[in-house]
Amino acid sequence: MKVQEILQLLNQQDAEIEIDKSQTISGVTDDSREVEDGYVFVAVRGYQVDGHHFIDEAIDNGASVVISEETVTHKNVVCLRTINSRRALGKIASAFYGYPSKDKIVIGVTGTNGKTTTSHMIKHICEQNGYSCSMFGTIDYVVNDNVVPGIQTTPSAPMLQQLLYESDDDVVVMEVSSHGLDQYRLEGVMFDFCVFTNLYKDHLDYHSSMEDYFAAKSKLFYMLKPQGKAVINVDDLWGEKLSIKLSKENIPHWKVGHQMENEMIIKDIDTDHFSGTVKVQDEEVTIKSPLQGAHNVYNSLEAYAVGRLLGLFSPSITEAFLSLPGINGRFECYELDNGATVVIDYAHTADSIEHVLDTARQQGAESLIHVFGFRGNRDQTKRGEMIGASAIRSDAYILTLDDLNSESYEDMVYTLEQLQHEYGDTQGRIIPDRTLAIEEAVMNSSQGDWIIITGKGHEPYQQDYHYPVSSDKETVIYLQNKITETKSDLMA
Ligand SMILES: CC(=O)N[C@H]1[C@@H](OP(=O)(O)OP(=O)(O)OC[C@H]2O[C@@H](n3ccc(=O)[nH]c3=O)[C@H](O)[C@@H]2O)O[C@H](CO)[C@@H](O)[C@@H]1O[C@H](C)C(=O)N[C@@H](C)C(=O)N[C@H](CCC(=O)O)C(=O)O
Ligand SMILES: Nc1ncnc2c1ncn2[C@@H]1O[C@H](COP(=O)(O)OP(=O)(O)OP(=O)(O)O)[C@@H](O)[C@H]1O
Repeated sequence: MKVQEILQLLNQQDAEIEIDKSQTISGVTDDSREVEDGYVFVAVRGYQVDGHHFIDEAIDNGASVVISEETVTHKNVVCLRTINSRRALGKIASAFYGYPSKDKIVIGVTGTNGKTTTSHMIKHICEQNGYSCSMFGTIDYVVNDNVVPGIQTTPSAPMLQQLLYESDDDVVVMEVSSHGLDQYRLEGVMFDFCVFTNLYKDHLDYHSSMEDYFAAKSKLFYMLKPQGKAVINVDDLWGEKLSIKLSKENIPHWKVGHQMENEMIIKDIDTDHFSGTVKVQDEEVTIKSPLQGAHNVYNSLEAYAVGRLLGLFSPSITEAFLSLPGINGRFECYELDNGATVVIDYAHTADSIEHVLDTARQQGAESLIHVFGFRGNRDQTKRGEMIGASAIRSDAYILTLDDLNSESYEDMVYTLEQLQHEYGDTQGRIIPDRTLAIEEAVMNSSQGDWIIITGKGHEPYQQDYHYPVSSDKETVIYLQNKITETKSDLMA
């Protein structure tokens, strides 16, 4: 990529610069610490710090072009001003890597809940039907069968474009977060198919209202390729709104839901067998969800719809579901020796807690014990409703710690006490240490009980707890072994 192209991208062809416009750019970043010789550095005004403060450092590290929202002049460096640095970063990154999304089948999945699950299902359907598939999401990024570590659901624009460029796979499926859309991390990505799962109260620490959150999510559906198509769950109120909006603008989409005018009409959801019967193009098909829960039936139906839009044969999609391995931290079940069942799940909104507890009840739970907490420094508006959802559906719940992030232990314990006082009831109590809270639930369980541990799912713990373990899964295994050892000591 040449400097000349950057001028064109930013509509600054006429900019008077003394530097050779034909010089080659060697990389693009918004982080001064990553800059090397010949890089473009884009100064972004952040939520923590202002990237404009690092322009000198970027130049010292070798930047030959600086893009900023302020006027900057520097000898020997091309300095260009833009009104939106984050957007410029996305544009330049996609051009730098040669617009890699245009030559692949790219599928984006957005919504509050179900992105990871639906993406895994789509990947599996593709692979079972002979397509190789990359996937970028909350659990990890998989490219050419290699796992690439990542910290965000939707990576930064330069990383996303680099991953797309490096992918030799036929299909790329990616989870698309509202933060990613709002921050232009997806600028320049062109999608073949986009999926909308649902919208619930979440991330209102970042978005000013549900309307604002919805507007950010909606942006994805304007990034379809000319022949592209969306799949929308119109049984969700916000999904219905989105469909109306897209219809007005002639953006093609398949509506999935119970209404007769939908392209995929849901005839029946069988909550006992976790299957959905739908009518598509005059054909009736029953799709069995590989994961428990009515919510996972919805995820399966949307993944099925994508399979159909990809042109796959219906039986080969339904068959693919049968071999889907579980998804880390999504309704992951363990049987304890005492006959109780433990479920580890990533639910962290009120609605997903409802889904998970309802599913356990439908599966025959005689007594439900729910263990959960709240992320420090994240959306506080959903916490009361999460306790309410648990109090209504569980027989007992234990409030405990989730990641503190930068909140202090004392502040979070105080918050738990206040929330329990305001929204809780007598079946709830507080055990701050997460491993001791799980132990309490396990030790008091017996045959027919279900212990539901939510919030962390696949993620490792951020802080140390009483027992030397680093995830909910490890805690459950540790406690099970401890019980077994105690029993054998008693028998010896
Ligand atoms: C709240 C939020 O979204 N923050 C994002 C934002 O960070 P920020 O604005 O706070 O960045 P900052 O630290 O102030 O730095 C500003 C600029 O200065 C630059 N800088 C900084 C220091 C330095 O020495 N040199 C330098 O150049 C930084 O590279 C940056 O460009 O811009 C950064 C660069 O693009 C993102 O990495 C960062 O995502 C953080 C890490 C994050 O995790 N955000 C979460 C909320 C998020 O995005 N989550 C969604 C999933 C949500 C869900 O559905 O659950 C996701 O897609 O992961
Ligand atoms: N379609 C759905 N509707 C409601 N809840 C769901 C749905 N699918 C999954 N869930 C719940 O949400 C949790 C997270 O699911 P998943 O990881 O698939 O969603 P996500 O959108 O990727 O979440 P995140 O953005 O937090 O990574 C699950 O563990 C489950 O409790």
